[in-house]
Amino acid sequence: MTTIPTVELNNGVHMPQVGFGVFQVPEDETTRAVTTALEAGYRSIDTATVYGNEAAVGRAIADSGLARDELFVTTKLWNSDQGYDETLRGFDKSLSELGLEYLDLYLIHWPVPEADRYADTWRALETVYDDSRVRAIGVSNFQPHHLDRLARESNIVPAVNQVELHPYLQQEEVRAYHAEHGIVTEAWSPLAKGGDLLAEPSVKALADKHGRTPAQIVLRWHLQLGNVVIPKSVTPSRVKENLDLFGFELAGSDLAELAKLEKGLRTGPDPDTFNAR
Ligand SMILES: NC(=O)C1=CN([C@@H]2O[C@H](COP(=O)(O)OP(=O)(O)OC[C@H]3O[C@@H](n4cnc5c(N)ncnc54)[C@H](OP(=O)(O)O)[C@@H]3O)[C@@H](O)[C@H]2O)C=CC1
Ligand SMILES: O=C(O)C(=O)[C@@H](O)[C@H](O)C(=O)CO
Repeated sequence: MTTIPTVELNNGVHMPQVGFGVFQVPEDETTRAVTTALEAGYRSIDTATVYGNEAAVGRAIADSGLARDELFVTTKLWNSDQGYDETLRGFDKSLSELGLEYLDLYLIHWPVPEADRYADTWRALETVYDDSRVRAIGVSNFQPHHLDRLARESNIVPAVNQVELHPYLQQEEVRAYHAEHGIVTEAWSPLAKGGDLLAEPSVKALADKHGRTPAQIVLRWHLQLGNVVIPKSVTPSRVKENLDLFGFELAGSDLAELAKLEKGLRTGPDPDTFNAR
């Protein structure tokens, strides 16, 4: 079985560098997909309240027979549940859906600037952390200016910021902020949703050079940058492929080729204007 490297978070907790994402996996397919991932060797699962599949993730975990401390489970508070009291309730609901006693990582899903409640929401995450109901707390889709505000108004530095990141959107400024403040960068849509990026001539050329697939080249690029990745797939062969990243290394010149793909392309919403609730 593959040994997955971990990154150390700012509170000493270790998080697997490769996890399995379940966005847009329908509830009735999620248990099977997560079971496939756990059998392939994944130990970290990324879900969210808004995905509507926390209970199905929980069933796969319960059925796996794996010890709880072998797993790393992340979920995220949805935008409509922001606010101190609402967050405490949202956290309880997620734990109950997942059928777990504690979470490994709990994230604020989006800053939602219009609501202006993310600082209060963060204080509720600090409360559940202080109560030892979650091993680490973090955010998602926060820009440096959102993180600056948390730093001014709260006590705990987020352990993780989960942001859209792939060779088309390399997030240099966000990654530099994270490096300076000890925040782990977690890349969502690490394959840019598996579309054009995997057909890029330079990605295909590197795949040929290393005898790997385009997806493995992109995921390996992330790992060498120090990112945590959470690729999603409901295709069992791809689930395995996306974890088979440790028998090769990209050269500096390979990384430089991939860096040329930057084009500021978001496949998802812009955190400064996304206010859905
Ligand atoms: N915090 C946030 O706001 C967000 C978080 N996320 C998280 O990030 C995770 C991953 O992001 P996601 O948007 O799903 O996108 P990904 O970049 O992981 O791409 C998933 C797509 O790529 C395809 N794919 C997967 N592996 C391969 C492969 N080896 N070769 C070719 N195609 C492949 C999948 O197809 P198929 O399944 O058919 O195999 C699917 O269509 C999500 O599941 C979620 O957990 C995502 C969006 C926003
Ligand atoms: O997948 C997620 O985690 C998201 O937050 C996104 O799906 C987001 O809600 C979106 O893309 C809405 O259009």
